[in-house]
Order: sequence, then structure tokens, then C-alpha cells
Amino acid sequence: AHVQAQMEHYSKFSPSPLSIKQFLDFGMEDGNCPRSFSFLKHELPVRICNIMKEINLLPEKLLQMPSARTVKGWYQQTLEDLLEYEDADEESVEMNSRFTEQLITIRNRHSNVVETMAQAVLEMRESYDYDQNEENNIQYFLNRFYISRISIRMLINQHTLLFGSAPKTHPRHIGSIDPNTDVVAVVADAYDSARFLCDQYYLASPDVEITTINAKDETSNIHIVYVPSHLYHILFELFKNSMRAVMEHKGPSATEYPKIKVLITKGNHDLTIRMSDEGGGIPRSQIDQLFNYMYTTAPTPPKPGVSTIPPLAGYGYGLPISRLYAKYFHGDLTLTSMEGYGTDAMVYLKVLSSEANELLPIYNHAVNRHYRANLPASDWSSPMGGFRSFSMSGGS
Ligand SMILES: N#Cc1c[nH]c2ncccc12
Repeated sequence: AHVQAQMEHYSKFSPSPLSIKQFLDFGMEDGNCPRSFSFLKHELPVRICNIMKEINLLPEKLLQMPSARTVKGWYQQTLEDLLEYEDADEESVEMNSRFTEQLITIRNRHSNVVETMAQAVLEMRESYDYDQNEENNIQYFLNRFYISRISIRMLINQHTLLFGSAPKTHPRHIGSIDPNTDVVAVVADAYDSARFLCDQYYLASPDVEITTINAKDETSNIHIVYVPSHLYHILFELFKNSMRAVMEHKGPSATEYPKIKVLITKGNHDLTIRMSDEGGGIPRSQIDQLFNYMYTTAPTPPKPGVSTIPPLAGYGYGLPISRLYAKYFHGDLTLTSMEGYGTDAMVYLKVLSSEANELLPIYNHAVNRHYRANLPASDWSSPMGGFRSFSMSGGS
């Protein structure tokens, strides 16, 4: 009951979005552990309670699934853990140290949330029929739930990397942020990793060509203040999907494969990465499905005895979550395809760290209404069909 009351209390606060510049400036000052502790022991419960309010608005068909109840339990336990620090003395070294350890415990508890929610969606699909409204609510929820989780893990990672006891692997990094992220290097790393999997599965792989245009400053390489691990996650997923498309399109008998072309441009506001493949593309009508959690959750059929290396891109949750990583700091990820030829993936990032603000879901009455709303009446025509379609020839 106490936790319930606390949840009501904290869900009344809106999450406070931080910009990459704020993360950077805060991390570069010394002695900020107590201030970080003071900020997080309020902000983490706020972000957790805001999304827990939405968990309770989920269609019962999903919320009652065993895996969904497991995830809900993790969030409840984490809220209880954090509430222990509500009145803690922020200046106490002992309390700061215990809080940092507590954050590591919380991060580990939640490490399999994405897979467990995917399992819940599978359990639901195998137990019930669901209508378009329920599907829309689940898509709306999961996008908000996963970007909230990205933001909570960002706060935890910054605190534990800056104030924890782990050795600093990159002296110039501020927590998970590299103030001089070399975009070409991250593209090359993601390509190498995807190519390794492609070679393993197809015994061949497309080459890559990386071109940069620095509209701001022709002389220097393209750098950005960003979280390299987020950019790597996005590019690794896109390379896997592009390679799979090219290899499947050309087929096993091909002796050469069209290379994947990456163009990176840096303007005054956007850093854009375009990844172009000649993988045959997909129909425009199927693009949305690639980002749909209900379509892209496929049960992995257990083939007894046959050790199948998972295909490059099973179109698991990789693409929707990659788009959330791009959106998280006010960027984006879009796909444009020319069916029969190939696909361009565009990644947009904010050049100015002061503009790279966290994009956070906020629980409020409008959200509540969104879950209850039904599909709006359609104000566009839908194709005629069925026995009542009349013939224009005037037949009876
Ligand atoms: N992401 C991504 C993709 C990159 N190329 C593609 N071709 C067919 C379907 C999806 C993709």
C-alpha cells in the first residue's frame, strides 16, 4: 500500500530531460557524486513511476501474461529499492557508495526486459485474438516503455561509470559519452561486426564504401558529441539488415555482391548517415511492419539437432529499438525503399549537444485517453469488396 501511495506521488512529477551537454558538463566537474545521488534518488522513481502507470493501462491480454507480470514485478521491486534512499543523507560517503551498488543491482535485474516483454507478446499472440486497437496500444506502449528504459539505463550508467569503482577504459570519455565520437570509426566497427556474422552464415559478404562530406569544415574528420555504444547499436542493426537483403537478393550462386554505400554528412544542425544497399528493396506497404513489435516477434522454431546460426537479421526487435536509440537524443531513423532495387536507411543525429535533449514519455491524462480511445472513424475511402460490389456495366 505504501509503495502504491508512493507510486501515485512520484507519477505526478514529469521526468526532467537532460541534454548531452548537461550530461557532459556535469560529468566533467569533480565531486559531483552527492549531487548526482540527490538528483537520481528523485528522478529515477519519477521515470519508473511514470512508466509503471502506463504498464497498468496495458491491455489485460498482455498484462496478464506471465512474462509481463515478471517485468512488472522487477519494476515494483526496483521502486521499493530506490524508496529506501528517499531520506538518505546525500553527503554521507557510505550512503553514496551503497546507492551506487544498488544501481548496479537494479541494472542487472532489468538486463533481460526486452526479451521478456517480447516473450509476453508471443504468449499473448498464442493465447488470444487481438484487435487493431489492442495492437496499436501495444505498439504505442512498447515504444514509450523501451525509450524510458533507455533513459533510465543512461542515468544509471553515467552515475556508475563516473562514481563507481570500475576502471576507466577510455580516459577521455565522460561516462558513456565520447565528446569526440569519430563517426567513421563507429561505422567501420559496426560493418566489421555485421560482416563477420554475414561471412559465417553466407560464406561471403558485401563490401562497404564510406564517404564523408563535412559541410562545416572540409579539412577535419566528422566528429560528434554522442554515446558511441548507441550509434554502434543502430549501425550494427542496419548493416545486418542490408547485408541480409543483398545476400538473399543475389542468391548463393552470385560471384560478386553490390557494395553497401555509406554517406556521412555534417551540417550546422544535423549529422546524417545514409546507408544504401542494392538488396532488392521492399514494398512501401511493408515498411511499417519492420517497426511493428507484433509483426517482428516471431517464435524461434526449435529445430532439434540442427544448430542453426540465427539469420543475420531475423527482424527481431532490433530495428524498432534502433530507431528509439536515434530518437532518444532527438534524432531519428527512417527507411526509404525502391522495390526491385534497394533500400536507403537514414540516421539523423543532433550536431549541437545543447539540442540533443532526451526524449522522454510523460504519463498524463492525454496518455490515459490514448489507451482508451478507439480507432478514429475513417475519413478516407477503403477499397470496395465482397458480393455487394456492383459492376459498372449496369448488370443487376
Ligand atoms: N533496416 C533495414 C534494411 C536495409 N535494407 C533492407 N532491405 C530490405 C528490408 C529491410 C532493409
